[in-house]
Amino acid sequence: MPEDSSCPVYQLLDVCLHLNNRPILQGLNFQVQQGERVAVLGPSGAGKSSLLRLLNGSLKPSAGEMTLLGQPVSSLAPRNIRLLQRQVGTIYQQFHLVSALKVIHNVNAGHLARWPLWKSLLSLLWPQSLAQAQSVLETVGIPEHLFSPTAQLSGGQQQRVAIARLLIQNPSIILADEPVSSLDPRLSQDILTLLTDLTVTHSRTLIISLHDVALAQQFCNRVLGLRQGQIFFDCAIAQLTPEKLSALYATARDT
Ligand SMILES: Nc1ncnc2c1ncn2[C@@H]1O[C@H](COP(=O)(O)OP(=O)(O)OP(=O)(O)O)[C@@H](O)[C@H]1O
Repeated sequence: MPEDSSCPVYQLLDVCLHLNNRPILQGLNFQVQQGERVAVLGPSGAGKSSLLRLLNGSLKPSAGEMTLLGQPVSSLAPRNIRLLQRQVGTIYQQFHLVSALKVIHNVNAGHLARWPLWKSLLSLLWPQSLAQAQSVLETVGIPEHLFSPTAQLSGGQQQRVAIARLLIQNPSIILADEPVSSLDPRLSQDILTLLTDLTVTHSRTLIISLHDVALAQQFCNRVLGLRQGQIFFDCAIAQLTPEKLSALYATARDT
């Protein structure tokens, strides 16, 4: 599928999302350009995870128009959506790894969208692409764990495995849904440093939901404030003021 490097990575025009007949996201209008690092902030239930699921194609807009790499998501055939989705890699707070498998298999899961079924099955018995898996584990700092049982790794190490899987997929867009919420402050710094390095060195785009405003200020250059399913503000990180933050997190009682 041709990609136009001059077009925005995402363009949302009046996008709404309904789930089970409930409005979850409403009237979203924004663009994201290649190479931006966008933090999504907002109170619990504001719709941050739903927005990321919309952006990775797991959910479709109920109304409005969303383009991904210049392609209109709503009107694409399922096969073309799957091709486009390969450009989007997502990591999660809970890592989404198969803990019963060894690290190599979780890393190789990054190949699944491209490998034929026979190769995926064969790899469970005789792991394929060992050198590539070893190389990405070196990049994320845990080369010694290629054959470790995933369940025996710490939370920080499991998030590194999830990032290694992402590197195998080699997406141009990285979405991260509260990727450090279950990690201690030092590990959070390490993981976000790794993620932003991988974003910057390969001109990838990063969109990351966070609860920690200081981390957003340290690692991102733009911030979307989401409140009750709507964009409350959209600004450069340097323009994020205490007043904007207080209003974003104000409870109904405060307003
Ligand atoms: N499948 C669903 N059906 C109906 N409502 C849903 C569904 N999934 C999420 N919601 C609702 O959508 C709203 C937004 O949820 P979402 O998880 O996107 O918020 P969030 O900002 O990521 O919250 P948190 O910070 O607590 O993770 C919530 O009110 C939630 O209950």
